[in-house]
Amino acid sequence: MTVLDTIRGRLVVSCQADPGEPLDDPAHMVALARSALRGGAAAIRAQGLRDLRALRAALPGTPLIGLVKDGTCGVYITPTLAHAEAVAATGVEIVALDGTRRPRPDGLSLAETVARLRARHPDVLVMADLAEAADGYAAVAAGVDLVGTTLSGYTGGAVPQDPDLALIGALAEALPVPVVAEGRINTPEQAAAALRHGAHAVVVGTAITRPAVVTSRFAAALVTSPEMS
Ligand SMILES: CC(=O)N[C@H](C=O)[C@@H](O)[C@H](O)[C@H](O)COP(=O)(O)O
Repeated sequence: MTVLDTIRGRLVVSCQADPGEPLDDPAHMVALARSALRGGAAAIRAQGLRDLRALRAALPGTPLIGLVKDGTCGVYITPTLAHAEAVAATGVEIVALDGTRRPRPDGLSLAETVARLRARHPDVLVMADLAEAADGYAAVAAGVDLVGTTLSGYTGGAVPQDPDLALIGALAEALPVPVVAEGRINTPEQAAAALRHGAHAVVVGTAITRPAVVTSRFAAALVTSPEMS
């Protein structure tokens, strides 16, 4: 069975911690990933070479989607060919990279990045993290294997609250490659809705693996609760 078959219709759990967060430790990421797999995840998405190496060693049979974040704005998800090659070298099955049409910091096009990555790592699949539908056509033309809605809502303006189900549907209808739903999928119902909109798989991060954020949502609800007044 191919990796894409393994994740079809399934949940992928993103295990990431920002620098300095209490969970920012590869051992914690491995424990989160093991918990996610126990709960029914089919694959893990993770960030950073240190965490990817730890996850690869601990979970040899689990499909991994790997990326490196460099910064927090602009093109920061696996922004250059060098980042992509370093991610591939950790042994992940899928390298996720920025798949928007914005200029990349190393001056390469997405097509050049994909071609050069494949030349060195012929077995790795390339996932393009997109922000809008037009990115999808360009990413497919550049030769990516799958796309994700990861960057929808994160390229300017206020970040919406809900997942971009419309983009999931539009990409799934238009593109000949699998579309992974990712970004602000915070409930099981939203995950199921993403599949109904045509997603091949659903990535959930924050709602499962960022307890500080999840806690803050509960805490904020109590502060604003009418029962308090
Ligand atoms: C925009 C961006 O940088 N997204 C990152 C991509 O890997 C992660 O910070 C997200 O947690 C991930 O996409 C999962 O999304 P959510 O945490 O909303 O379920």
